[in-house]
Amino acid sequence: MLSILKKKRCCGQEDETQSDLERIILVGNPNVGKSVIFNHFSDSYAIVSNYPGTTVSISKGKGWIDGKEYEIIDTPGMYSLLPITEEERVSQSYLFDNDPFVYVHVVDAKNIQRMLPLTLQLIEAEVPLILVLNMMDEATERGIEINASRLEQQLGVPVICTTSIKGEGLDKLEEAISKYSFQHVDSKVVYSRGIEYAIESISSLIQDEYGISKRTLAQLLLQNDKVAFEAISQKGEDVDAIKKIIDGTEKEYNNPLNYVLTIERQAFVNDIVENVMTTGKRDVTLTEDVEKSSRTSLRERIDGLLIHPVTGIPILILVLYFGLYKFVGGFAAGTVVDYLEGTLFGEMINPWVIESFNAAVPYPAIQDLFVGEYGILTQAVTYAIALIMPLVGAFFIVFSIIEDTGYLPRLAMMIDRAFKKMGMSGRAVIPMVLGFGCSTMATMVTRTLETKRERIITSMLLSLAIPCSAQLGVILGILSFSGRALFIWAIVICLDLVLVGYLSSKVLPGASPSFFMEMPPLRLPKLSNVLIKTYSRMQWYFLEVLPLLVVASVLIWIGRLTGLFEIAVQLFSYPSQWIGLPAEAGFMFLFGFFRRDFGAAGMFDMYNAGLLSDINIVVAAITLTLFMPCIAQFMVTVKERGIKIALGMAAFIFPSAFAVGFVVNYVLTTFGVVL
Ligand SMILES: Nc1nc2c(ncn2[C@@H]2O[C@H](COP(=O)(O)OP(=O)(O)OP(=O)(O)O)[C@@H](O)[C@H]2O)c(=O)[nH]1
Ligand SMILES: [Mg+2]
Repeated sequence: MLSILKKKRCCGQEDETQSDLERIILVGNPNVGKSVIFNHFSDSYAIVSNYPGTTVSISKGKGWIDGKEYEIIDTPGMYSLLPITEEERVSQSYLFDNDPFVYVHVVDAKNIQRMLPLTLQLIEAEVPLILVLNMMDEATERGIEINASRLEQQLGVPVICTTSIKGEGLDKLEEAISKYSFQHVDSKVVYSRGIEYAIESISSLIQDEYGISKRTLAQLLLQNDKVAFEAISQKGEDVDAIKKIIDGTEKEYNNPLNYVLTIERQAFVNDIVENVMTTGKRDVTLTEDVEKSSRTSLRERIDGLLIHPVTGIPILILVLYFGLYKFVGGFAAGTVVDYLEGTLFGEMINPWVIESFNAAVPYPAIQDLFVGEYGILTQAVTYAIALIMPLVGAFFIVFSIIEDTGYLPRLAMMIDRAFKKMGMSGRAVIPMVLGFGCSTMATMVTRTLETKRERIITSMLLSLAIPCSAQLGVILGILSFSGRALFIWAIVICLDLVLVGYLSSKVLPGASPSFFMEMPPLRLPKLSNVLIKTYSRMQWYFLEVLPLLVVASVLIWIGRLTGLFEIAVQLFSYPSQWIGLPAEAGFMFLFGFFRRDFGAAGMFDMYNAGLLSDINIVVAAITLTLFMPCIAQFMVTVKERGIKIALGMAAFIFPSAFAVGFVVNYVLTTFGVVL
């Protein structure tokens, strides 16, 4: 099964390399199964999950279809050619810049009424196109029947029915691709006179060639699309004349042109659907419809329980208790780490490695680099394999199961109101929860959020208060000595998160984001997907973490040879002492600078060595959780938000972590709290 993971580019790695092969580009709304189809055809793997917005950057792979090799490209979901969120923009830019063999537009067969507008837009764009009606199993289950050949006639492009998770219909898709040749198809939509006139006038002004038809480009311009304007300015078109036409058209209509175009296009889609959907209800699973729908089936009843706060919050607590506390904190951080770090590495592997290495290499400095206290083998490799791997692995398993059920969009809906108070919408739940796995990944997922303000607040809270899985595992493991200690840690972190979120929403200008999220059906997780996903995320994680741990070991080694390490530890020992910790805790924060999990590992060592009092443990756990984002996350924040915002965040987070640690230590010691 894992053999399909020949080459991994997942979890947000962007690949800009171009190949000479002909390209097949998968496009479509979010959560329709594009990545499942990508994984079937290509030698690469893209994460598949049951919520909209899983794929936020382009994934590329190669695949053979009927004896010919193609480059296969998976794109983030998009609702329309006019993007709102950043991940939609990533997909849109692909329409401008690429000249593929064919676009495979994947839609959810049970929701064609909502998805065909994009098909009509792609037809208008005059791009080579095959339409895939995926999730036929769920459509059939709901009594929906679609006459695919009639749809094919109406649209003038090939239409293939698939149930991609079972592999059904993919052979037909393969055949359609191998036989495909581009044929011009006329637009299926005729807009009202004013719009058609504007489209024609703008098209006649456009001189150059773009990746899309002039008709589509004109529509994007009419809707004031930023990228379309950049494209025509770069090519020296007559922007002023075009703007004049747009202004005139805007005045003719009472509503924004974006709205007018959408409504008019939808009318054509409704006619088509009327013609091709022979039986069954049209199950449009939009947020507001979920509440209205009658809760007859078991699935719908569970749905209701998850969304209603009275039952939803206890369910959330149960998920956290069993998923995080018992499985990640108890089983992985307790049993597995104790065995791996204490027994396997501590008593068996490392003593043997140290002895053998020292016997083979009789130079103390080199011995120190590889098998010393902070050595590459004795520290970096041990931390990575014995401590971080079980924690991250356990978290990713739990997380993959939760993701595949479709629980996260429900959680998002339930929590939306609380998140609004912090300037975010329920949508931000997904990057925030993903942050418990790895905030670096999660920071990229903030692309799925609608407004810049929401993206900034979410990245900030991710950097500030969301511990990553390894850190969380260690902290839960250590704090499990006392329920009270765990409670204080959780309350302080939550309060800090809410307070900073609330204040940021007051300080940052901009309107509150609206919450609009598709509600995918609840599904039973597929074991193979959970395993492949966990494996691929762990692989990605280790490619990131192990080199950094090795670099840290080497830097510490150089630092100790030159005396700089002592100075750095000394520097960090001051703030450590301010918050009541022993001076040695300085090295824990120094490690935390590299990676959050590395800092947590340092804390784990100090705890094992008996250097921390009960209050020290709580204060250290809080400060480390709130401490700097790790280097990788900082870099991603720079990339996504810009250097100024990233530095601003760091400048706030660093002192505030110690300030909170100071206050907690002060309160706990002054009131003599016993844990
Ligand atoms: N029942 C059923 N589920 C499917 C089918 N195809 C995909 N899925 C499920 O639909 C969900 C979404 O699949 P993805 O491949 O991640 O969808 P995507 O279009 O790549 O989504 P984004 O990356 O968010 O744009 C997953 O839970 C899949 O298991 C299908 O044919 N039938
Ligand atoms: Mg995807």
